[in-house]
Amino acid sequence: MAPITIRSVLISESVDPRCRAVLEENGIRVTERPNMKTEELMAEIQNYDGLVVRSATKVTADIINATDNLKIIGRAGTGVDNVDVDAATKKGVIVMNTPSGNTISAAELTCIMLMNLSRNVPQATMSMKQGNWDRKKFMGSELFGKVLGIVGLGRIGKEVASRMQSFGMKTIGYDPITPPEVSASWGVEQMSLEKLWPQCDYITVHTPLMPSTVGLLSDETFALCKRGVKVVNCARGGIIDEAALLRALESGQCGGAGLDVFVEEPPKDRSLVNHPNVISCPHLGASTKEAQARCGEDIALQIVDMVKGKNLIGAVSQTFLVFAPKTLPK
Ligand SMILES: NC(=O)C1=CN([C@@H]2O[C@H](COP(=O)(O)OP(=O)(O)OC[C@H]3O[C@@H](n4cnc5c(N)ncnc54)[C@H](O)[C@@H]3O)[C@@H](O)[C@H]2O)C=CC1
Ligand SMILES: O=C(O)C(=O)COP(=O)(O)O
Repeated sequence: MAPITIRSVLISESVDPRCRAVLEENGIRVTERPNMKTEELMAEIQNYDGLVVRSATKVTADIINATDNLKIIGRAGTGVDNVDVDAATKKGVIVMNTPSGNTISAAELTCIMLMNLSRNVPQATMSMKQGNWDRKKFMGSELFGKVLGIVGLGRIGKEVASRMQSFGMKTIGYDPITPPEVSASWGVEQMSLEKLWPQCDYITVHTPLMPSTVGLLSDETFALCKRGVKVVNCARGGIIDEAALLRALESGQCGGAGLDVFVEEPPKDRSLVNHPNVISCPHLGASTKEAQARCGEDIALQIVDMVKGKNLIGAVSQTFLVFAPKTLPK
């Protein structure tokens, strides 16, 4: 791959200090300016060859087209749905992410959500803090012997499966790309979604956000589920339709939800967050010291490799360039 010149990088969110350190060690000037408004970013971006973001910066076509200087957008994390990859590709701007740096953290948070949904620990904690001792209200159910449906059997889905199998859960799943014999080797039986929905006691989604995954769980699909099914979304807001989820929670068709992500972050409408059977986090899946250290360092090293003209696809394991979200390699 031909080397490209990157003299300056703007970091527009809170990224691990290793990112800045690695870039500066390699002679790249770094500016950190978190919490910029869109108009500020559009003006500021003119002065840089590279931009490093997490999930909060919306790198729209307007921002990409506001400058001819930008050569690279580095996503210190997995999902690139906050970057207009098509606009970047048209403009010849490289988009890269760090797809494995936060896998374990996101998988662990998913498992924590599943466990808390089974035993109501967050609700019981709140009740205790209010001075109560309510043992009856928080009767739970064992995970042992229950069926977990995993929609999206990529990096995170696989790690969730092995962890929940150790609790004695039966893991079934669906993925249009991961071959059934591959997921079977990790103990996940694949089947069509129509077959999967009615079998699950718990469902967790681990797909990217794309047109084909918006509303994977909807009024129609909730109706096919077991009454009282519990659902987790630590992937992206909108994969579980939020209005349909609220209706399912209110009718009892859904018995509980663990939500780390929302269509709008932070969500202005708090109906879901305030529902007694919902436990939630402010997009914390990747918010561990370990994940942030890996993602921050990885994205900086990838940018440096680019400057040195290394062919990233072959030279650095776990690294790839994103040119079109629908063709992400594993
Ligand atoms: N809450 C958080 O902080 C975090 C959230 N994420 C989200 O989790 C998503 C998944 O991450 P990874 O597992 O690392 O990605 P991955 O690319 O390894 O796996 C995604 C899987 O989804 C599958 N898929 C695509 N369309 C599907 C569909 N219609 N139905 C079922 N499966 C489908 C793909 O074939 C792939 O196997 C990311 O795209 C990101 O949005 C990732 C990290 C942290
Ligand atoms: O990596 C991802 O896809 C995430 O959702 C994590 O987002 P963050 O980097 O914590 O803003």
